[in-house]
Amino acid sequence: MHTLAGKIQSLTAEEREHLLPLLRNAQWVEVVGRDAIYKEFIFKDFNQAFGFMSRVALQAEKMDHHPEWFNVYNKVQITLSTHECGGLSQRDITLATFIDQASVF
Ligand SMILES: C[C@H](O)[C@H](O)[C@H]1CNC2=NC(N)=NC(=O)C2=N1
Repeated sequence: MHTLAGKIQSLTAEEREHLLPLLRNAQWVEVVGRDAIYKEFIFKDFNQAFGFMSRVALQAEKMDHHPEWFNVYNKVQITLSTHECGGLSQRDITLATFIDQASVF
């Protein structure tokens, strides 16, 4: 979260203890060697995949928090981390939650 200084703080150990199991239940995985989470989405076709990416893109702009992602046809691979703090922050949790909701057609 933001501190008075406005810098985004990475998640505390307590926050991780609570939040990461929830994300794991939603098929997010922790990236080995990097403080980031990853999830792969498979859609019916490219049209659905790109519609999903469009919704996420608009939310990313609204949050000023952007995913690292790769798309081939109906598959979208997403990695979330906060560059400003070099690891996971609350913004990644918020965006991951939005992404999961946006992935359901
Ligand atoms: C200048 C701009 O506000 C910053 O670069 C924002 C944009 N989107 C971002 N996205 C992510 N994932 N991490 C950031 O630190 C970040 N910072």
